[in-house]
Amino acid sequence: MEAIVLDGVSKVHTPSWPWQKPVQGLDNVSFTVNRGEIFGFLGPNGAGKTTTMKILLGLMKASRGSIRLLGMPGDDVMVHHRIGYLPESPYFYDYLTAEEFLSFYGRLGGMDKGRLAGAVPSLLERVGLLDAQHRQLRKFSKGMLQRIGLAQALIHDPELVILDEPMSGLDPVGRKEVRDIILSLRDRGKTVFFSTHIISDVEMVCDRVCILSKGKVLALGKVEELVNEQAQQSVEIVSDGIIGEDIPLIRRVATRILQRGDRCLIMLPRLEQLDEVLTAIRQAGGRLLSAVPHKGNLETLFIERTNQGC
Ligand SMILES: Nc1ncnc2c1ncn2[C@@H]1O[C@H](COP(=O)(O)OP(=O)(O)OP(=O)(O)O)[C@@H](O)[C@H]1O
Repeated sequence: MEAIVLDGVSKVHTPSWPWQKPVQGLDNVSFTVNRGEIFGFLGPNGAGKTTTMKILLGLMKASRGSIRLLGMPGDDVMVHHRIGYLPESPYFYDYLTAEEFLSFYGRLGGMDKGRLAGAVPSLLERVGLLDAQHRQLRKFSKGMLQRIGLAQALIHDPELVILDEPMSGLDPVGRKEVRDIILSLRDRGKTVFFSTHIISDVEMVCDRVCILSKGKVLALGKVEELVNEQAQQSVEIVSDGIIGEDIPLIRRVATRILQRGDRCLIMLPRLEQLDEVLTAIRQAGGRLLSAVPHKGNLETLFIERTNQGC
């Protein structure tokens, strides 16, 4: 069953002043997130990630389209008790201790004292903050704040966790800790939907990914499938005896030409272009040294798709 269904969601931000133009924040966005999966929501700055999350959480209204969360209509208030949310820039009550902060959010989520007494220390331990439970948040480092923010989203044991840029501003150790927490949530059967522009984090933890740019879905699917699809397309050729830039066909189709003496490396975005390029190389008196299908990665796909979406 699906944890999130977005169907044809569009958002036009209406301007505050009559002389300002409306901004199309989202344009016909549709995707589903299955229960129990980690779903990465990837996009450059201004792609519409936060807008989507706000619409999911009922903090902003869509101009068009519909959403369902955990099998219920998105505007059903009851479903929000089953969701945890970490905003991009969470507000922290500086003078509360970690324990007080979590208890406060737990009470907001409808938890009683008995449940809180068990949940707060065990969650602090899970996010590695048990030693700091009596410390005020104003004395926390950026990484510790991110972890307490994550704990706040998890205190009421939600089925679906929505995290806006959970790794932002963290060092590699902090990012790994957050990734481990996300993985442990999946082990406990939870669904995690998180936005990021850190591609390696998506590659490491996500089951599926949606790439968004300028409010539109550019790619959607399993990370390996998207990468393999791309890997079948591109090919790296090394040839000698030619100046790549002098051959019009190569100039036209190659995404990269590197020349060292008379040796030339040519990157083709599509395998189907290989035959005609090899013919052109031979006709110019060149010799093929190697032709290797390029192993794709999410970063290349991301850059390619977001450039095409411009
Ligand atoms: N309230 C608003 N009024 C007008 N425009 C808005 C509003 N909120 C967002 N936008 C615009 O909508 C687009 C998407 O913004 P959004 O914050 O959702 O992007 P994002 O993918 O979360 O970006 P980032 O990674 O920088 O946080 C941007 O062009 C932004 O300027």
